[in-house]
Amino acid sequence: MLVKNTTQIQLIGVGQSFNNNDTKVELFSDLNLSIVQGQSYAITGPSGSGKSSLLMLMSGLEIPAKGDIHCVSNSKTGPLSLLREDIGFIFQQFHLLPELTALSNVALPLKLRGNKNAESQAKEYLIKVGLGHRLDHKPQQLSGGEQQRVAIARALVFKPKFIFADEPTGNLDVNSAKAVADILFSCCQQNGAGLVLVTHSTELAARAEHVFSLENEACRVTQQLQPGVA
Ligand SMILES: Nc1ncnc2c1ncn2[C@@H]1O[C@H](COP(=O)(O)OP(=O)(O)OP(=O)(O)O)[C@@H](O)[C@H]1O
Repeated sequence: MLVKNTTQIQLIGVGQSFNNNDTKVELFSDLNLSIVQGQSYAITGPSGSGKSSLLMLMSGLEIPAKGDIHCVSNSKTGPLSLLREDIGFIFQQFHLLPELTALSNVALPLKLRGNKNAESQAKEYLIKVGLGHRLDHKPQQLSGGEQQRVAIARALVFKPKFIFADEPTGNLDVNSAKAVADILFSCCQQNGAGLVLVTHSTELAARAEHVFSLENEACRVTQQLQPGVA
């Protein structure tokens, strides 16, 4: 169900290709997709099929070779750049700042937005991801799963409308991957954020409400019958 005033990202006739050493690599040529705030999406497909490239396009980090990507909010259509402040990212390698504590890493996006309560809100999010006892630890003092939970808190703390995650559990053992996925899906659900994740894991993809499967230079869109959101 589409909730009133939700924002959408729409891709219309989108194609992406690269010229690498005189060889044209065509990833996809005519994608028509919508990403709706509050819903969850997995991008799957074989290695090299263009999953990360599609994520980059949807989040506005790259521009398509062909087609149009825009956002629709309050029935008004505008450029994707309008969402720049409303997008959070999570990467396989965490990308935390090594010199900063967990608390300072999570507070940073709030401070950059001029928020006077940055540290107390960051603390609240670290407690939410189960790291209230690790506020003063630096990334290298935390396990991979703990670092990814810090990255989730950092991505969600400023309440973005969309979260884009590239292989968010790809570096983690089975138990940590499940714990991180539980937290990621439940935090996005609580915040009403749209979640788009790239994954090779069929278990993780099965938890999303919709799957974009990049196979044979096409994109098959599947709506899962029973959303497995934790
Ligand atoms: N910035 C770029 N410049 C040139 N070529 C690129 C660029 N980004 C991606 N490619 C090409 O697109 C192909 C697909 O890359 P992409 O990372 O999107 O695939 P993927 O499905 O995410 O792969 P994997 O599962 O192995 O991470 C690559 O093989 C590469 O040839």
